[in-house]
Amino acid sequence: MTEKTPSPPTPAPDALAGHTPMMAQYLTLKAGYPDTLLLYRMGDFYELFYADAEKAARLLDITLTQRGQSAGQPVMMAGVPFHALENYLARLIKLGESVAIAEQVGDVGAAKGPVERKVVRVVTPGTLTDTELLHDKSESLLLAVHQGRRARCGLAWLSLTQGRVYLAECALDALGGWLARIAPSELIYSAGCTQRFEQQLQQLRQAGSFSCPMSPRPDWQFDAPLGERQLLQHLGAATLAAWSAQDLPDAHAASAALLHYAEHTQGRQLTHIHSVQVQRGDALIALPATTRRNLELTQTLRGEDAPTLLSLLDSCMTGMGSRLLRTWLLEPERERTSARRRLAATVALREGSWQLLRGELKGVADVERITARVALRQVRPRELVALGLTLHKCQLLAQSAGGSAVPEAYLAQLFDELAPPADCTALLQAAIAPEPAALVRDGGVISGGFDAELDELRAIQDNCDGFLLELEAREKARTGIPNLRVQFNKVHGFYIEVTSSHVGKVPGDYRRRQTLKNAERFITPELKAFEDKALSAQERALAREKWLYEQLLDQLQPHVPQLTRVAQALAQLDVLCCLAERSLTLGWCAPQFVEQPCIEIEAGRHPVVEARLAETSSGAFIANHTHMHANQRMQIITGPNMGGKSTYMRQVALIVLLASMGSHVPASRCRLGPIDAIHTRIGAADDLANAQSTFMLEMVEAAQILHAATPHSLVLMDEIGRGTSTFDGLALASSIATQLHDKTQAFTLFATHYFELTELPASARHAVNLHVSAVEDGQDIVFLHEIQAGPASRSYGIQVAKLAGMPAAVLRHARHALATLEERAGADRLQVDLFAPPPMPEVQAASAVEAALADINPDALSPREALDALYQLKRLLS
Ligand SMILES: Nc1ncnc2c1ncn2[C@@H]1O[C@H](COP(=O)(O)OP(=O)(O)OP(=O)(O)O)[C@@H](O)[C@H]1O
Repeated sequence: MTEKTPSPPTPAPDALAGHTPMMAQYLTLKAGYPDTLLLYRMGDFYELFYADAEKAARLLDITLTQRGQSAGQPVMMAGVPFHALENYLARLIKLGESVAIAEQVGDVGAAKGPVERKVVRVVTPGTLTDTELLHDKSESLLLAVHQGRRARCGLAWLSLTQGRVYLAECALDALGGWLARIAPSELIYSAGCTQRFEQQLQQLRQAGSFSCPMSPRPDWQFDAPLGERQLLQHLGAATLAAWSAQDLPDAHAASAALLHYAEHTQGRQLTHIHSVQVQRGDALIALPATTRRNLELTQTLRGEDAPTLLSLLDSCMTGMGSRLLRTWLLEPERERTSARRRLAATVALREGSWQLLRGELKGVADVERITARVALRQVRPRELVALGLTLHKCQLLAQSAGGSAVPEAYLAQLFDELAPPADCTALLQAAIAPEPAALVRDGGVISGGFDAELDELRAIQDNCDGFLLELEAREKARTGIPNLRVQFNKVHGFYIEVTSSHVGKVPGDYRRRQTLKNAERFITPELKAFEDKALSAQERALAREKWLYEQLLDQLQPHVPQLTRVAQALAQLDVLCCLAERSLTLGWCAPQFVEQPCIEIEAGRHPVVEARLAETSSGAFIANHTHMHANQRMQIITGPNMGGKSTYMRQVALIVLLASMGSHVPASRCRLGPIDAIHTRIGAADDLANAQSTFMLEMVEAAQILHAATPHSLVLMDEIGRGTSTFDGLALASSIATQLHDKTQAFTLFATHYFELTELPASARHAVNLHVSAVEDGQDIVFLHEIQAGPASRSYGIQVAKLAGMPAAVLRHARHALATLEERAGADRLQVDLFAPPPMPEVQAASAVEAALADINPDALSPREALDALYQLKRLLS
């Protein structure tokens, strides 16, 4: 960026006094990265010193040593071999650490004192770009949060490998939801924020809204006008209006810090950021963190990656596709335009070329990440080879346009966007050798025939072998030594080896280079001259390759925006093919979107439970219908434990979510009205870390739902009230159900073991009773998993306990106790109307002080009268 930023801190000169020149250099570099582990290159190792060394030794289980002294103090150090750097980096990043890497940049021996070193890159959890360190199927996001005025927050986030900045502003109390959805890998905030704000962030982290490391950044970096200017520069535009990104000062402030930090870690400008997207809370279907967890969208309740909805859904052929699929799943839009578009494209693919296309997509390179690495000039030769091959494939795909005569509109657009930048493919294929070395510094990266000078330098090296053979033959003849050999090694260079028995025949122009046990090694003036030529050719060829590689990166820079578009088109095609494949393989139907409020599902199934049943051959999944509309908004669901209540409720939510993202759904028919949120209160997980009891958590979550839900929301309430005594629980459950029915009017699925709640539909006209069916077989129970009209007749808890292997004596005791309890309950049954409205709160008579206060009209009082009135109020109070 062209903006001026303060230079990094340098240590006070006296802080370096007495240190060795190398430690002084180290400490100067370290001053710029006080909170980051600094890896300092020394020969074949990266070394850490002092506190960094102690920390790294602990985290990485490497040896902590002490070497020499500097400024009168022993120097603690720990190191990792340079070739194993990526491995150690991955471990540190996983532990949430940030690492700065200082390389030798000066010529060894060129100047007095230590070789010049510079921090060339900073690796932090949110700014990863290395393929080895990134997860293939999820993004690594950096998020900046700015504390705005009037309890507002600005958010800006980006994945460095995507080249797009996201902006949002939200109320402080909505921040937790945003953080949970964005799921950053690293969070930065202003060191100048209030203590309370910082505490709130910490609390949100403890509560599980996010789990990444968070660190303060200097307050001056959160500068709204600077952020706006930087965004304009990236977009090459004069106004942010086209992106609806103007008038968001808090988000602009966050973006200034975000970009500053991201550039700081990469040590260069982020030239590949060409797009901005504003996210508005009310544009997306709200999926609070509890919903994502309870529905096991991307993680199971145990924190595993499978089986989840995403793991079932993701049959993408590329990492780009998997990452986009996750976004589509977690960010469904209320407006159904995108969902409709995706559905139409999926339908077209199902009928056409999805199989062919997926075949083509198999093995395509991660164009998105490679492009970002081109822009950041970190790309490796083999990535460029893969990019070239993929672009060639894209070209062919774009020309074929998916093989259909009249492609569907969205697909047609994607095929257009697949066309790679002109000449880019040819350039890559001409420039890079088909099987290059892993790193440019190893040479052998640029293709032969691409550059005449390089070819010439390589020819000198190639002729080497011929020359050496010829020299060997000549020297054998000249000296009469039959086993004389001309050889090369990296340490001693070229030499002529003569065994000890023939040393006496060595001519006078032979100079001894090395003595071995049974042989001597020599050099001659001719061989020395050849060595100089060969070695310098090798060095020059390497330098030429490095230069050519840099030139190639320069040539690729202008193509970055178009390459990003190609990557996005590939990702979208991959997801659409994946959705087509899944819908066919799993027998899903296309949902229909309607404007009137409703959730109508014929033969709906829970996709993950169904897949698990199929996997374990545990019988077929029983499909169930759901009919909810303006006049039937609440289902009270009763039935035995293990009967399938939770499964049914979750399947409705999953079908609604799948439809909203534009996927087919596990049902035979589905009509869906507008939906603005999916709220869930399911299960009971103690949050001991936050000292919240099961019941407290249950009530907190229920309260949040009552505040947030609207008539367009879907609410799942599973066994609310069971965390406390029966009467308290029943009373709360009935009042929560009444509120949801009468006031909130959300589409509500309410599963309960309180039979008393089945009386609600008698007075609540938008509620119905449903139950999961089961049949008794003697003392056993058989679950039918069918949802049927009406309330359940009983709960079968003891039969389920028997299935669970409860000892027979306990079951006998329980049956006896149950019979007694039921007898007594029948005798004492109180006629309580749980759903009668409560009496109005009593209105208390006003106190004398309040009455006197009410009589005072401050505008009509003189100062003297006001003082008298105050005295009188005091008297009344006493
Ligand atoms: N429709 C269905 N078809 C086939 N199997 C089902 C169906 N629904 C549920 N199951 C099976 O029954 C098990 C229990 O279901 P679920 O947890 O939904 O019961 P529940 O009524 O909510 O029980 P509890 O009241 O104890 O929470 C599931 O794990 C699944 O294996």
